[in-house]
Amino acid sequence: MTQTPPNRRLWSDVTVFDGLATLPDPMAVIVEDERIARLIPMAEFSDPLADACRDMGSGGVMTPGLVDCHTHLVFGGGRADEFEARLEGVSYEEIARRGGGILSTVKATREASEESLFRAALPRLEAMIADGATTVEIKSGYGLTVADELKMLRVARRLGEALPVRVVTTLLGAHALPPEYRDDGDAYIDLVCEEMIPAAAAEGLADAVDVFCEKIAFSVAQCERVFQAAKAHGLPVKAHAEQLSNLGGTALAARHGALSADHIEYLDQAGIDAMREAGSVAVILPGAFHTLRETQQPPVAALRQAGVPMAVATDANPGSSPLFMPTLMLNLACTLFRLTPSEALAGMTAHGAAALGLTGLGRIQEGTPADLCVWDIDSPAELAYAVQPGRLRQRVFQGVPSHDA
Ligand SMILES: N=CN[C@@H](CCC(=O)O)C(=O)O
Ligand SMILES: [Zn+2]
Repeated sequence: MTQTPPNRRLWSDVTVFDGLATLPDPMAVIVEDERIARLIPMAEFSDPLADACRDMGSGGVMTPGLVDCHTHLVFGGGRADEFEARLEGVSYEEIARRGGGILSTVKATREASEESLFRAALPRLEAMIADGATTVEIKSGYGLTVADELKMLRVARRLGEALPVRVVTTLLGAHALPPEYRDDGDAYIDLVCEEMIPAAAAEGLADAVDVFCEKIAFSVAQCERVFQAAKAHGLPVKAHAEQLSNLGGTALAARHGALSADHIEYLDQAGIDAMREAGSVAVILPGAFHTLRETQQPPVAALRQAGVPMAVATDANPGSSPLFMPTLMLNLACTLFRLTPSEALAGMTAHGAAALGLTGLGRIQEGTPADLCVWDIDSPAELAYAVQPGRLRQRVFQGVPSHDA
């Protein structure tokens, strides 16, 4: 009897959501090493093919591994007190103006050692993995000194080495104005451009550079300087933009070829047109919208009409979105923003990967990386319909199933 190669695995009779749409027929999926080798409709599948594979089971729904393209998973402390203050009517912006909000997490993150940040972030990332994430972006932005931003990015890299998940890192030095620069935002931007970005680039710690373009953060002109510095160091850019007001940060980001503009509740048609021309991804973050009890909806219908790809992410962070469950975002994207379940799922697979510049990831196609989830459900829409942990039967990262058969 011939020995089945252990690196060739077969899932049969699965309903496949390929990252953009659900395939019409039940499929056989063969993974060889780290890649998807064959996708065959069951009607065309033959026994000899099955005999050459390890049987990984049949039935269920297969999706690409979930891609959470916007998180702030590494942070010190917590902000439950602000949650309570907001329930009593104090706004997110008011808390920020009083020196709380992001800056209260900055204080706790600066005080924390690299080791304690790592230990605190580990269970957050484990929770995301247990919910189907195979790629997670992690931003800095709570350090706001060169040393503390690099410390956060090092923790993010370490998390990716410690757990079976692809971690993509983003330098978000221009997240908030630290207290020591309170009266001189431009001087802080000098630090970001002249020291932080070069240091992160030199150490290979950042895969992209992000900014927060908002009245309570940085102006369009300041963000532009950050983008120019990022470009000079060969790093792609993205932006938190149009979250609380319409400053034009998205159009600026698009002019700089941004991978994505994120939040975008206040985005206007000019911004949408700029994104379409630049090929930027619109990252919608229903967790922050929900937590901050916002009322301004992102322009989903206009983005759809313009053909701008929409990604969906958790924005997991201690303030505006203390929600560490990617599948919950599928539900919220539908209930709050009226995405279809298929759009929401594409937003956390193919389009989430595009928002990170990872072409080919987040798809189930012959030749793409084998990052997969098999769910105990009957149709992909059920993932967005019910918020129900425990449905992930199998998670495959780089061809290796979490519970190898
Ligand atoms: N909008 C700016 N930054 C984060 C919030 C971080 C925080 O409140 O700590 C966000 O994406 O929502
Ligand atoms: Zn964010």
